[in-house]
Amino acid sequence: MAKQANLYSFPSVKDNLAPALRAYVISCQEAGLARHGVFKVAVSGGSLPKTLAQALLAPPSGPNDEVKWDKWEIFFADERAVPLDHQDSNYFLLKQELLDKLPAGTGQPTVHPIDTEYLDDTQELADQYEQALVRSFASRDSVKLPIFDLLLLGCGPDGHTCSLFPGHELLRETSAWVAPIEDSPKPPPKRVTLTLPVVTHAVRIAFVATGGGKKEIMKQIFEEGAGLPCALVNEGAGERASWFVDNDAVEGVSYPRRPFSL
Ligand SMILES: O=C1O[C@H](COP(=O)(O)O)[C@@H](O)[C@H](O)[C@H]1O
Repeated sequence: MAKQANLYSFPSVKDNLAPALRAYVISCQEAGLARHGVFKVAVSGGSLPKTLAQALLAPPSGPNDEVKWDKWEIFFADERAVPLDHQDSNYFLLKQELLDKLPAGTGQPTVHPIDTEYLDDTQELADQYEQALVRSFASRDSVKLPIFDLLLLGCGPDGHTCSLFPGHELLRETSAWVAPIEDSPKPPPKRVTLTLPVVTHAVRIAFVATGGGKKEIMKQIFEEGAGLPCALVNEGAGERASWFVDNDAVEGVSYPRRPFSL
């Protein structure tokens, strides 16, 4: 039987989840660097950047605990069609929570925001972002899908991830790497998102979900599946998907937790 997604649950975000997430990200970083000399990662917005900052801005505990920022290439798993300094922008959020707080003297990551010249045309916005992936991952002709070293994803209270929403036709997209959405049920309505095949083909996928507000949807994802976007990622990625959650988010959820180890 195919191995299933890993569920790691921790009593405290700051004291347990964040250090484990850091260790996981660094191990993915080292694997990416060994593979191709860079670390290609895509990140979500929402509550994720804050937890990510807790994990990655902590001082290193030793020589094997270094975040090699200058080797990171950061893409966005989804983005809202708004200017980069807008409160709704996932780029703005990541910048505020993490990028602006990198310690002085640290090498800077290469960050790939959307091209805001195309905000009025979400199809073009998505196509342009796909072209950024093509440039980074080599041509679309030679690469069937971009394979990220790591995706760092959130899970909305309705089971959405990236801007892939429950029941939406975008879940059936098989060709595009990046797709537009103009009717997101969560505002703002206009966005672009990585598609499901790109998400499920990443080398590693880490979901972060915290707080009691997520427990009902976590039950549905892990006990029923029910075609929810997060469950589809679990099904497609199997053991390559790992969930970093606090105990509140999975209270009462029947699914085997694993002790965290690399
Ligand atoms: O709209 C979005 O929501 C999801 C989930 O957000 P959260 O606050 O519940 O963690 C997020 O992952 C996505 O990037 C964002 O655009």
